Amino acid sequence: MGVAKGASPTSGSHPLERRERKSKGEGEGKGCTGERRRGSPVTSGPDGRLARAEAGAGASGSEEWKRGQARGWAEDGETGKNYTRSFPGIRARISRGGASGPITAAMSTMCSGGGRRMPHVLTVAGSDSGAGAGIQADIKACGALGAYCSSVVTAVTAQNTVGVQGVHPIPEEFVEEQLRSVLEDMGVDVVKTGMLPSVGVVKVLCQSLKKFPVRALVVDPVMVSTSGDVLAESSTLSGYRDELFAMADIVTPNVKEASALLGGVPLRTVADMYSAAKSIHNLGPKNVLVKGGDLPGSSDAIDIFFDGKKYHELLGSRVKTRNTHGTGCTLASCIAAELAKGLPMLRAVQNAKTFVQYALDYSKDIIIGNGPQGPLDHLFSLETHSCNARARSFNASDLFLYAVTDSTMNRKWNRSIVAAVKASIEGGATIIQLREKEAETCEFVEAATACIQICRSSGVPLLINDRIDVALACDADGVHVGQSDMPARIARKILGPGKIIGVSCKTPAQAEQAWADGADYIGCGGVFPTATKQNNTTVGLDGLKSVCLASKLPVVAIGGIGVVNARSVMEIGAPNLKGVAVVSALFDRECILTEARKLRSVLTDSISENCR
Ligand SMILES: Nc1ncnc2c1ncn2[C@@H]1O[C@H](COP(=O)(O)OP(=O)(O)O)[C@@H](O)[C@H]1O
Ligand SMILES: Cc1ncc(COP(=O)(O)O)c(N)n1
Repeated sequence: MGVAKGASPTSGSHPLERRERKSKGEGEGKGCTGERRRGSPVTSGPDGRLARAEAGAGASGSEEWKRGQARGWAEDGETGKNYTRSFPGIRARISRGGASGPITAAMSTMCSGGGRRMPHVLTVAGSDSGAGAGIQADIKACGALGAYCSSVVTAVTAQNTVGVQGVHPIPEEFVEEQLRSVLEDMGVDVVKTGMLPSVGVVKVLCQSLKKFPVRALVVDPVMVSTSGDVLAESSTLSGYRDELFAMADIVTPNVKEASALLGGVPLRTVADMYSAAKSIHNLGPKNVLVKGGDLPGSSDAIDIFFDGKKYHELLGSRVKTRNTHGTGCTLASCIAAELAKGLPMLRAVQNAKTFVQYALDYSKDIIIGNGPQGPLDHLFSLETHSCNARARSFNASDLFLYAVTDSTMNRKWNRSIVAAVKASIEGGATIIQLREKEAETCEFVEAATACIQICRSSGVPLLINDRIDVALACDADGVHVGQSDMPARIARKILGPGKIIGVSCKTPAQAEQAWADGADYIGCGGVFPTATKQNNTTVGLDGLKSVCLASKLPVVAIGGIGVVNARSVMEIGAPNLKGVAVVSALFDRECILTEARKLRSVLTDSISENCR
């Protein structure tokens, strides 16, 4: 294999070469069949408590791995939801910036009554002395998203913004020892891999994961740094293909890595990325994300996600910056952190992409080092909070199926707000707004507090219509205001940077104002006539389109939208139209859950067709 470009004299007897000499017979007499040194392999169950795996033999290790997989990450996210339910308050705690030390698996058993577990990612990767990529990026990214991150170091690199000057792999036996130390004790939820310098390390990792199963495995198949320096022996590819991919919940190659994994097929276009995602999926992972940060000549940053059945094109606007070192490591770590928090896969990937986009944008002007590739500031959100600037926690894809409650309809169908919210989430609503125009304040706060519990455990944001006091009282995720309600700029002052604010807009001028006032999204409508809001002029599909084209913010369409016309709305051809908001189509129906499912499937079909 090649060595890192410009390797320094210290790497003269190149450690990667030394590894090659040692690697004969690697994988023999170790791993699954090896003696356990301390205690039994320990895994944590979906309820966060410990389960003991059988020590030793490869066969039982594999069985345990399969069982771990079975109780782990279902693609539909159901298991993830259950898991989140076991740790109520995680979202709330994170948003308050609470910190705690690591709670070990053993401790979490001991204090299952009163203690709390943190979502835990273990990164198995190389150290980057410049701290832009590798272990250092992983720890920062997980920390920024509220996950605890432990680390198994596979190699130490001498690296800066110019490139990689030296690589010093850690002996396989010691990688194994680190893995054992963390996995048998610390209750890891998700393992994320980065630089695995040799096929021997890949094997050691596979064996360790069979002994100590985790809920999910995120594999970033790092081969070459952005600076063009080699970070893994080429034989590592066979380790990925032969064993690790089959265990992976997601694999995240960039275009060069995807090409290498597929024997050198060139990837020049988005269409090439689609077919690469499919071919890599055939190598065994449950999901594939082909990252297009380095796609030549692309004006957008497009990634292709494939779950074996459906493709999703994840679109980001390309940030013009030299500070792109470590984006891939960051993305994979964010996916791992979101999975550890209990999110289903697609949502974890979307959130991770949003995080990288914001981090790139925030860091675009920072100056660290003199070379061509600078690092990101992963902890940008801490700074924005401390400067009282705008925190960027809003995810526009949450607008996809926006359920707005209505007390009159709930009374008509004899159900509580809580029951209505629960059913809409179960049916697939991605954000909830409580619009209770006539409720008594005390009753409203009580209902909103109960709804918050449900929303938090499902990872669905909850906004309050108009009543900023109620939003504050129940620590809702934000508010939605109309043109005659509290102006968005004042709502922003009261609520601070961390809350979501949406504004109803009918015209491009109102959309411009909402953006200037610090809103996160706009709701545009009524698109069609509706009985829900009296004296409400409709804007029609043309009006919606002109507001979308003028808006710098993401848009959700509202007003008379339901199963029969949702597709026509989504097909107006505005990239910032992120979804539809519905009232009567859900809440003035006998079965909210069934209607939500129908709507969700219409919306999903309309966007996946638009993607192709
Ligand atoms: N300049 C950029 N602007 C916006 N997003 C980017 C940019 N460069 C990379 N990304 C995004 O960062 C993530 C990491 O991608 P990439 O840079 O291709 O990975 P790697 O670091 O492994 O080469 C992807 O989601 C990609 O779309
Ligand atoms: C230790 C280590 N791990 C991963 C990367 C890849 O990051 P990038 O592609 O941004 O150079 C790196 N340069 N160093």
